[in-house]
Amino acid sequence: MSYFPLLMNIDYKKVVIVGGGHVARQKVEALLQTKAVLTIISPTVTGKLQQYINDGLLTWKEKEFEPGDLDDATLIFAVTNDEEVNNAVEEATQHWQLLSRADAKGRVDFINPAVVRRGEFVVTVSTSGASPGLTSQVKKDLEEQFGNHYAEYVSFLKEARKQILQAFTGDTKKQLLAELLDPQVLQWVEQGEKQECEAWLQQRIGEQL
Ligand SMILES: C[C@@]1(CC(=O)O)C2=NC(=C\c3[nH]c(c(CCC(=O)O)c3CC(=O)O)Cc3[nH]c(c(CC(=O)O)c3CCC(=O)O)/C=C3\N/C(=C\2)[C@@H](CCC(=O)O)[C@]3(C)CC(=O)O)/[C@H]1CCC(=O)O
Ligand SMILES: NC(=O)c1ccc[n+]([C@@H]2O[C@H](COP(=O)([O-])OP(=O)(O)OC[C@H]3O[C@@H](n4cnc5c(N)ncnc54)[C@H](O)[C@@H]3O)[C@@H](O)[C@H]2O)c1
Repeated sequence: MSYFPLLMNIDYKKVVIVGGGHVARQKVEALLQTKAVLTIISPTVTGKLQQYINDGLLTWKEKEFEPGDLDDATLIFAVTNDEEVNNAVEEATQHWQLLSRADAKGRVDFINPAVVRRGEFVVTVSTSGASPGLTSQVKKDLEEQFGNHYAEYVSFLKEARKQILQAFTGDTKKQLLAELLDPQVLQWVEQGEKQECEAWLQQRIGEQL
């Protein structure tokens, strides 16, 4: 299967998760990084999910799945341990709604990649469903390769890029944007020397003005 990868804005959209086990917890933790409005449909939930519910982060309907539970949902996760229930969720899903089945059976509108998040820096991995175990392993490598300092690094790049776009056009703009990716900048961030980055940026901008 050749999937189309994308990063979706699902803020304020309704997302329904059918099932409250470990896989539901995994999906919820990924979804909690957004401002989507989450509802779990399940007779039981794990301890961690119960905590999120107590903290008011999502709504729990403590019941077995019924088709009406999907009303107005943009994304639907069928993550129960019962294939018949997942089939019923699939049957109740309208053509305009997007369905993910944790058992990878039947209709598959999307699958979930592993995600490494460092602020606005996001790396995703998938094997298109071939080997979730490999996906998980590669994610661990990426977590090491892209440490927490990438959040600050990308935040600096964003601000610097904004300044460059405001002040320059054409070749100068292109040249400065390319220079911004000098590995020295990343090294300064990693070493906690953010002021060096700022000074370097202001000097480079000053030289071109
Ligand atoms: C990435 C991640 C994100 C997430 O869960 O959101 C994710 N699976 C993760 C881990 C993982 N899942 C499984 C293992 C055990 C090892 C193994 O089986 O290989 C491990 C490893 C572990 O836990 O370390 C078992 C498993 N997974 C699926 C099935 C059904 C089937 O294949 O038939 C079964 C068998 C169930 C059974 O035994 O019956 C199906 C899917 N799992 C996917 C995603 C989608 C394709 C991803 C891709 O393209 O690679 C897809 C198709 C659907 C979907 O769920 O979207 C998450 C890593 C999170 C992280 O590390 O942060
Ligand atoms: N995608 C993945 O990463 C991945 C990994 C492991 C397993 N799986 C698949 O996901 C399924 C779920 O795994 P799990 O570990 O979360 O299982 P689990 O047993 O921990 O949880 C299953 C949940 O489904 C709920 N449920 C059962 N019947 C229901 C109904 N009628 N209506 C609503 N909820 C109902 C249960 O109450 C429970 O909360 C597995 O059976 C497997 O097919 C996927």
